[in-house]
Amino acid sequence: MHALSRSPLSVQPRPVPYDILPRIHDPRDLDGLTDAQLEQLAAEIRERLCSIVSDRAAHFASNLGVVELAIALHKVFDFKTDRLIWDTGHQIYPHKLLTGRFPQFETLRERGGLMGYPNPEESDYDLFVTGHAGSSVSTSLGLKAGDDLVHKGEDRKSVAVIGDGALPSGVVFEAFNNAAGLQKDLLVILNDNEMGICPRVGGLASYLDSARTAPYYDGLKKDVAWLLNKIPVVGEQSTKLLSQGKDALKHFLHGGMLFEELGFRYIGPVDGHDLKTLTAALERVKHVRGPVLLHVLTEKGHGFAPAASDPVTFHTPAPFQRDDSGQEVAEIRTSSTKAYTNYAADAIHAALSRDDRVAVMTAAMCQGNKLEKVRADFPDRFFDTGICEGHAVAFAGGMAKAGARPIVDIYSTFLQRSFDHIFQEVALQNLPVTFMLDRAGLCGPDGATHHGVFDNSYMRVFPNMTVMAPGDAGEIKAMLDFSLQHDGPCSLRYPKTAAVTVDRHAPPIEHGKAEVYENGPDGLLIGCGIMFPVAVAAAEKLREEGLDVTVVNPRFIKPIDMETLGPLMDEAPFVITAEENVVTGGFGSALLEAANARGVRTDHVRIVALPDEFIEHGPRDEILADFGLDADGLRNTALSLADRGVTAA
Ligand SMILES: Cc1ncc(C[n+]2csc(CCOP(=O)(O)OP(=O)(O)O)c2C)c(N)n1
Ligand SMILES: CC(=O)[C@@H](O)[C@H](O)COP(=O)(O)O
Ligand SMILES: [Mg+2]
Repeated sequence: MHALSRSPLSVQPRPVPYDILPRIHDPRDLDGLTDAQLEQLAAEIRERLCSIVSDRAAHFASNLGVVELAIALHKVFDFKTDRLIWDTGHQIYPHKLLTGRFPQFETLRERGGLMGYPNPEESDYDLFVTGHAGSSVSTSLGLKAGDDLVHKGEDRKSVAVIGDGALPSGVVFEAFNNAAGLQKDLLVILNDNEMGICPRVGGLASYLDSARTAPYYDGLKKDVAWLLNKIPVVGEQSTKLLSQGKDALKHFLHGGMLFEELGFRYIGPVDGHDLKTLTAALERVKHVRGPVLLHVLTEKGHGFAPAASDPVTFHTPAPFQRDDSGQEVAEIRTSSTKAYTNYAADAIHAALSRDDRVAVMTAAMCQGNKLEKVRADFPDRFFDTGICEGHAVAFAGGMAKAGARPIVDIYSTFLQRSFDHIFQEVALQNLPVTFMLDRAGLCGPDGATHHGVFDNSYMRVFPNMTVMAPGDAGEIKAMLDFSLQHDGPCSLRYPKTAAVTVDRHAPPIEHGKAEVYENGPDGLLIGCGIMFPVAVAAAEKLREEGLDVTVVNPRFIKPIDMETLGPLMDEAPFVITAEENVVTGGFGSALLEAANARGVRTDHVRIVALPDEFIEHGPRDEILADFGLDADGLRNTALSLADRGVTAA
């Protein structure tokens, strides 16, 4: 039920008044349209994007920017057999609208509805479920190599569309290197909108800044005469350049030299909002042999002025209303509730204020990590690596070796990219790097690619690592401060939701020490991390049923406090562990391993966790409740283990 599933959609679409868009059931329906109709179609797609985000949070500015590109691609190629990968996949909405999903679009990012990312279960035009950046060039190259093996003689095209934010990911250059070596026919379209979620950073950003303004260059035209005609200088300078050779001349003439030197033919830059130009450029590269990079300039938020002028806010805006002109934002409904991420950012700010050895790194998620104030106040100790999580971790290892105290602030799901660097550059060296895993747990409408539900399992496998889960908002700062004075790597995790504080006198954080919140003889509830307040609420419900249970906030997933937990487990009639992580290898597993090693009884332990499945998108609270990870669910599990039968909550 919770695996990614092809319809039936459980949410009914609402009809909306459009003219051309409803008639596009398949990209081939574009074939009969005039230029004017295609322009009209682009406007209708933009209207549809504007209306969908007025009632739900969804990726917006990136999608507004690729409307013409999506139309041109589907016009020129036939992706029934040709291959198309949108890097990351957050800009997939126009593609969805052009590939038969207009009728279901109202269900986007709702539970049971369309995913906000590519999903092969929805359409044969989506090849991979993605949401993580940077892998498009590799998979497109793999598709081409696979097609050459399996579909011999068919000459299927393979196209990757990659943003300038995703471009610096190391894996992209691994793929470039491989593609040039293989000399496969591969079209990489660089969608350059001068932005990631935040403004792009680093050396490649500066390179692209100059490439944008360079004159148009066509790497398919190799004759020097053509190049000479493009020379914007005369006389001595051009003679000098010519005497230095063809490469010096080309470098002067165009911005794509880097890609040409990597073995790609470079064409561009071209205007990504001019449908005719784009279509002509794609027609031109369609039959070219070998790897080609087409540099397309777009504007993030194009066509909706507020989004174009503030693409950071409008990357995934909260629902908002347009005014009568259809352009201005009348209201953005933002939440005033403090999220766990705010507590984390405040704790990081305080740590940097206190100790000038402390530094923080984010991998292109300054806004999501709410680190803007840290960036402004500590520019020398704030590092945005771009979408380069592996590098960020190895970089932190280097800083720690030099005596600094780096904090790696990365979403749980994206830190998966760094697994080997956590192992080699941090854990193996026993270096004091602190990992703050934001968005740990279910991520709601982003779905399977973004749920951070594996880190309790993957962080605890390495020796030397201390793995923590704050039981409430207050423990984020306490654990960060503990970690910064601990001699070795530490991690702590917190979810994407409003913060909860459990009112109590919490004991200080001590390495490997759990907190016993309350004692009762009738059972033991161990609520790991965010499940601690849920266990407290469940215990309250159980009291109404006449059961007094012990509630523990374990704080540490590694090392596990068996000194405290062992005797409690031996005495309790039943034990429930609860965690917002997959059941495989998480806190519950760790407890069973530790209990087994110590000869502590385990036959009465029930692990309540997320299943060993990929979980679809949907409201976090609903999905947690489905898996018994809410107060009623824990109460019911306890009642059934206590042999009391479950009554309606
Ligand atoms: C591995 C990974 N890290 C971080 C992210 C979060 N993220 C999603 S989109 C994005 C910016 C992408 O910029 P770009 O590729 O230029 O696309 P644009 O939105 O500008 O079209 C980031 C950082 C991600 N999806 N995957
Ligand atoms: C595409 C992508 O990965 C991000 O845009 C992601 O959706 C951000 O999630 P948050 O809204 O939780 O920061
Ligand atoms: Mg971009």
